[in-house]
Amino acid sequence: MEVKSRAPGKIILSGEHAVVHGSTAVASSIDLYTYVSLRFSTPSDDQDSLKLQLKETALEFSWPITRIRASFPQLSSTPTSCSVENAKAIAALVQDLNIPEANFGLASGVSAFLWLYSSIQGFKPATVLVTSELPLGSGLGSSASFCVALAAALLAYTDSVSFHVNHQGWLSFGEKDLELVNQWAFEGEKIIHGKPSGIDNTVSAYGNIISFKLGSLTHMKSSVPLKMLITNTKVGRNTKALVAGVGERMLRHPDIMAFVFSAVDSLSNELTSILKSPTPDELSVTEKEQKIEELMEMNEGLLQSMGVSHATIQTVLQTTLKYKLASKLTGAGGGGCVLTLLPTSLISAIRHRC
Ligand SMILES: Nc1ncnc2c1ncn2[C@@H]1O[C@H](COP(=O)(O)OP(=O)(O)O)[C@@H](O)[C@H]1O
Ligand SMILES: C[C@@](O)(CCOP(=O)(O)O)CC(=O)O
Ligand SMILES: [Mg+2]
Repeated sequence: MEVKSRAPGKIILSGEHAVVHGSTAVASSIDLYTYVSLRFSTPSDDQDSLKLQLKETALEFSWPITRIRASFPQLSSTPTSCSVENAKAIAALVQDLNIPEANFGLASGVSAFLWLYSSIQGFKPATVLVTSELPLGSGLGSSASFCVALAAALLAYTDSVSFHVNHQGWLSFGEKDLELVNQWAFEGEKIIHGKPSGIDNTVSAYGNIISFKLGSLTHMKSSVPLKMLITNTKVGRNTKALVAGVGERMLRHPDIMAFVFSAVDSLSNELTSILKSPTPDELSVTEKEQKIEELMEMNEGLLQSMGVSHATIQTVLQTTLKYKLASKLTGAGGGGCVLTLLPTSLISAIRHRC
């Protein structure tokens, strides 16, 4: 028997990094997914190992089940953070893989996999295939969608969860089970990010647009048809290091950074109310878009003061500004992706010309 799951990536419209320090942030899922296929071995497979296949990099990792069992003498089946001892055991299991240097960033994803698999499924031989439409390490939440899709596939084989068929024909988790998926995914994100806020796994698990603060989410339905251009600077970076860098700046300048985070909180709250308020006519869509553009510019300035911009991000900002378009980095920054709001008037003008 095989189970297949998928979970979307995301864009952060406002509040990245500050959300780690308790500010509100607003995020939306996007139509790019990570897919996980899980197949337990049958006696005829004669396989006594756990295999992880990563399609994009054509890498395959394998561990004898006896080795995994010996590495984790005691595991809890409820969402639990990886202890220092278990982290050491995982590091040893990952070290032996000799991951090629060019793909070394995958080590944290493989570690999260080992933690989620062993905790949720224990010591059963299986093959897990992961495919992703998301660029890894680019600010579009590949780490969270990987953890959510993985947790969903692993939990689907347990007795405690129930499903319904959603409008796209996928089996969908009920609210309580989705919460369990989200909690496990958060534990995976902790291994990859160090100190995640939980916004990425939450928006990936629940979809649509959410506003998020201190671990709790508010679902939103935007009254503005937001169209965002996503530009990938293709400069690789690592969320864990960037989050740690902001934390260090916070320690060096606590008073200043508290003001910065508080400004981001107000900004995200303003964005939330703009997105939520009813839009009666075309003019108010334009007015709302102008306000959102201004908030994006202000958020970008605040992100620069957190030290997470990059020369390539600045180039995208200057390029889009030439066309009077507002942009901001999305996700952890330091490279990665930049969002540019494409106003309705521009989309209509392009459609008219075509
Ligand atoms: N499909 C995947 N397979 C294995 N690891 C993955 C996958 N997607 C994400 N990861 C892990 O997440 C890391 C990227 O996460 P991160 O630095 O948070 O950037 P982002 O979440 O913006 O893509 C990768 O280096 C890898 O360790
Ligand atoms: C920087 C941060 O706010 C978002 C990171 O997103 P990403 O991993 O760059 O897609 C960190 C977090 O909220 O956990
Ligand atoms: Mg991430």
